[in-house]
Amino acid sequence: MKILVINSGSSSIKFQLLDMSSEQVLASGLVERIGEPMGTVKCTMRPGTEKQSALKRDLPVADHQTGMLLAVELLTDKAQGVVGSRADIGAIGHRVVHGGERFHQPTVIDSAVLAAIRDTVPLAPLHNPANLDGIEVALRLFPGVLQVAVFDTAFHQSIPPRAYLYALPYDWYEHHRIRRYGFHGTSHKYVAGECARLMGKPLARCNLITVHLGNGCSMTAIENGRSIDTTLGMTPLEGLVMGTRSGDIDPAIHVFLHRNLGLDIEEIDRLLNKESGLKGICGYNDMRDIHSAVAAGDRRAALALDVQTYRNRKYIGAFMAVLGRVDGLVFTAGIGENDDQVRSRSVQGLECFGIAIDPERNQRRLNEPRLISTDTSAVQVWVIPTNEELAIARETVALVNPQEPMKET
Ligand SMILES: Nc1ncnc2c1ncn2[C@@H]1O[C@H](COP(=O)(O)OP(=O)(O)O)[C@@H](O)[C@H]1O
Ligand SMILES: CC(=O)OP(=O)(O)O
Ligand SMILES: [Mg+2]
Repeated sequence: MKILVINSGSSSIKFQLLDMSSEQVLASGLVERIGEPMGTVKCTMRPGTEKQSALKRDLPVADHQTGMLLAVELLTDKAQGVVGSRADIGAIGHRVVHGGERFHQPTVIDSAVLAAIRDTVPLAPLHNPANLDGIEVALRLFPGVLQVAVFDTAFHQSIPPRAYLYALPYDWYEHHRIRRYGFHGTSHKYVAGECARLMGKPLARCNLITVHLGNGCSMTAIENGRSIDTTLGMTPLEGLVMGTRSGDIDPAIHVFLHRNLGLDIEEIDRLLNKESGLKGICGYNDMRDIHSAVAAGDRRAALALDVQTYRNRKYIGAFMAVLGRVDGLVFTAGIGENDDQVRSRSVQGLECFGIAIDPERNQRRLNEPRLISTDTSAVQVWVIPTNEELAIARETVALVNPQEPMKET
């Protein structure tokens, strides 16, 4: 069965088409700059094979519906396309960032589910409206095709109250559901499963710390295979230092900015989400640019790197205290998979806690899971490429064919 996976953002749609009989990626693409005067649609067909080819169109993409239609046009392209028509797509899996407290599992989308996702918009105003746009367009374009929502928050629904409750008036939780939800759950769950498999131990008996460092960054404490704490909070703003998001700050800074600088709440929200994090400190949000700047003597870039890796180390220590025994520490996502310096600095000085990485193993550049700790490190340290699309496709297939047990990773 062919599964289309859609990750719809505010100005972009990432998509992948997978053949789930072999778990092969048939096509992987991106629609960018939706709603701007000029946009792009690009798609790589049969990536990683001898038959790999690419299609790209630069043209205005007015809205998500246009974007999705253009994506389908490339997928069904007469010369290079990977499917004959829309009818060849068996089911669609959607990434949905916020599932609130209601969704503990991937869920088949119907009108009630759509309404419940709409109810969570106040909790994720930057992400969920775009996810909903993607779902609504796909429902219109693919009538009768089963569509599944896979939630970033679902894996974290096992977090106990002591870790999800903020020390705020309790009725804010009761009446407004203000609490930690956590995100990137599909990624944390996927790499945890891979790590357990590689360590040769059932996931249900593994204690892990998974560190997802991409544009958004988060860390999860996993006890016996279940998430028991994570750094992102009610929204994807808390915790680690991200590309443009602040992570932890003193909440009184909001009040200071309002009273002393006259900023209104919309502006503060924008600044903390889009102009803070690595970008706020040094002007660059891409870690590759930061390394180039450091090499050229840019002290702010060096400081940004220092602040981010210090925060990582602080949370690794905190989650070791939370878990007691840790079997594996996993780095994943764009920075976690590629950046040996960030990895080594994030565990620097933690040898006394049983974490020791081997510099030569750490520096190897391979796009595959690999152990980077020394043979005597009490905690195994792994680099494991995440694959949220494959995880979403697997969850979707499991709901389409509930009788077939899902392939465990
Ligand atoms: N070779 C690399 N070295 C260091 N950082 C990298 C490298 N490649 C990608 N990155 C970082 O990964 C980030 C994107 O991570 P990714 O997981 O793809 O993000 P997202 O899925 O959230 O868009 C980039 O902003 C960049 O900082
Ligand atoms: C929820 C979140 O932070 O997602 P992303 O990293 O894709 O922005
Ligand atoms: Mg990502």
